[in-house]
Formats: sequence, C-alpha cells, structure tokens
Amino acid sequence: MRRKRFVGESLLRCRQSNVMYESNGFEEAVQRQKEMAKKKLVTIPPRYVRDDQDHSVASSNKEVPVIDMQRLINYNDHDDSMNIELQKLHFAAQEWGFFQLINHGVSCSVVERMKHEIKEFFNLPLEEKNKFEQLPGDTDGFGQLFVVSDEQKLDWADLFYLKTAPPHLRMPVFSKLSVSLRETIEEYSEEIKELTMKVLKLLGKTLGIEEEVVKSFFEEGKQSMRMNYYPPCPQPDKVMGISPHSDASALTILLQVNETEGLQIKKDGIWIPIVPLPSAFIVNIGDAFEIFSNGRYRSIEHRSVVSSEKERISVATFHGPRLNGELGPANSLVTAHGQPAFKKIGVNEFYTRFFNRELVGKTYVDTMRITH
Ligand SMILES: O=C(O)CCC(=O)C(=O)O
Ligand SMILES: [Fe+2]
Repeated sequence: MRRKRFVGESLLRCRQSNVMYESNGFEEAVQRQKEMAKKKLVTIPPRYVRDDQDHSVASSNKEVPVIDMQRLINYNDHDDSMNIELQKLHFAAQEWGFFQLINHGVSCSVVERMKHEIKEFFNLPLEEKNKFEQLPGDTDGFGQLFVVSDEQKLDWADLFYLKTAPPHLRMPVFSKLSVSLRETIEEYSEEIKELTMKVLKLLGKTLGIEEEVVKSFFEEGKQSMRMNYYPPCPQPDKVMGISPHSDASALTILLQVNETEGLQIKKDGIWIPIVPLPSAFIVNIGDAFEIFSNGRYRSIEHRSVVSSEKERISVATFHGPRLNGELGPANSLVTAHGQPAFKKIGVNEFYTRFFNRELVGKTYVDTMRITH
C-alpha cells in the first residue's frame, strides 16, 4: 500500500520522473503543452478515462440568471428596483443555485492582477512548482484532493489549494509564494470576503434570516481557494476536468482566468454549459448554505470539461462557516417550517469528513440529511 499522498500521483510528481513520464500520457500531455510541443500524444492513461461520465449537454440554450450587485447594495425596502433585484436573487438561488454577478464592486485592478499572477504561477518551471507541493496529510499546495483509493479515476487537472482566511489558517506554503503573488492573493481574498458576506446577508434577507445570525455563522468563516489548471486533452470526451460535485462551502465565487470555457451545471438532470460574462463572477450555493437554509436553497452539482486545444484556468474561492462553531439549519427557518432537514455538526468535523472522502455529486451533504 502506497502512502496516501502518492495515490493520486500528483501530476507534478509524475513530471519529475522520466520513467513515469514515458509511461504516463497525461503528464506527457501537460509537458507537451508547456514545453514539448514536438511530442504527439494520442492515448489517455486508463486512470483518466471516464466511461462512467456522459458528456452530453442540454440542447436548448438556457442561461443562468445574471444579478446586478449595484442594484442590491445599500438596500432599502422602499426602492422598487432593489426589490426586483432581490426577487431575482431569490429566484436564482432557489431555482438555479448558480448565478453570474455583475457590478460586484471588487476592484478591477485586483481581479486583473490575480488573473495575471495565477497564469504566471502555473507557467513556472517544474522545479519551481515542486517547492509548493502538498505535504503529507495536508491539503494546501499542488497535488490531489479527494483521492482515497488506487482505483479511483483521476481528474484531468492540476490543482493548487490554499486556505486563505482568517489569516491564522494559512499554511507554510502560503509564505513561500512570491511576494507579488502573495500580496495579490491577500488583497483578492479580502475583497472577495467582503463581497461574499454581502451576498450571504442578502441571501439571508430573502429567507427572512437576521443579518446578525448570518454574521455569527459566517463572518469569521473559513475561506480557501482552489486554483484549477486544465491542460488540453487529445480526447476531451474521455476525461473530466473536475468530476460532478457540489462545493462544501456556503458560497463559492468563481473567477474564470482565461477565455476557455468548461464549467457546466446540472439543472433538472441536464448539464448546462456556462458562458462567463466578461467582468462577472460566477457564484454558487454550497452544501453549508443548503444546511444553514434548512434546504430552502440547494447546492448544485457542477463539473468542468476540458478542451482538445486550449488550456483552461479558474480560481474558486470557497467561503464556509466559522471553524470553531457548529453548522446546522438557522433556528428561525426550523421554527417557521416545522422540522430540521439536517443534523447539526461541528464545523471542524464537517471539513475533516469532507476532505476524507471521494468528491461525488451531492453524496456528502446527503449524509447530513434527516429523513422524517
Ligand atoms: O473550473 C471550474 O469552472 C469549476 C471549479 C470548481 O468547481 C471547483 O474548484 O470547485
Ligand atoms: Fe466546485
């Protein structure tokens, strides 16, 4: 039995070794894209082949709702345009669990710097990237997450994960990053946190939850970032960039770093591709908010597919509940609607259990559901 950290054979690790390199087409694909344009890869290593996934998508072009943050800030109950936007937010959260957020107020310069720095970061030579590998038993750094067996299929992606806030959660890998990347992430983290709290309070408002209650669960919440690099794949229909899953977060704010599309969400059993609007964030409800809202707003399954030609890069910022607290349905919703739909769980345990399982659809949040 190999040590757990080797189970997924981090792409970085594989790229270090010429032997592995010769025998593993995926790493070759990554290298080919980055440094070795002459090599031609035609087959995909079996661990990445997904016979279990149907790649078909909706034939209609349904689109996720677009919410204008500008219309929602400084909320005032007498302002009709705000009321309309708040209704739209409620509809988006209830019917879609996903929306695009425009006029979000996060400064353009921070977003642009973030995109630039992340592209540069994934472009670093291998020897440099090796310095940021996950340590045994840890989640932060380059590596694999949610890989729990040697047989498990792997996603066609290189991922870099960081806990970003509150600052005491940052791991040593964070301080090893270049000053410019670190400062950019810090600023981005701060602005995204502010935005997230505004959206969470508004979602609370649409559900009749007091702002103070939202704050007590989420104000000091755990924020983390998952940076995803999806190399081009010679047979994109045979692999998954990220397998279908819901996020454990309360709210996720996704930044599309380059132009390549790939995110799809499952609506009424059908996969719908998302076409990101320029300057928008893609926002989604996660498991922790499904629990907090007693099931009124649900986390939605999503996945990422890859391209045969182009790399794709995204940064997901997850915001969850306060680590030393308890996660469970907001009291006011339980009183108003009869019974709790979810068990209460300590937040630390909520995350420990999440990271120790395979990430499959909504199976994690389902373990906390109470069946009456
Ligand atoms: O890359 C994407 O569009 C999706 C990423 C994602 O779902 C995640 O990191 O949880
Ligand atoms: Fe996700």
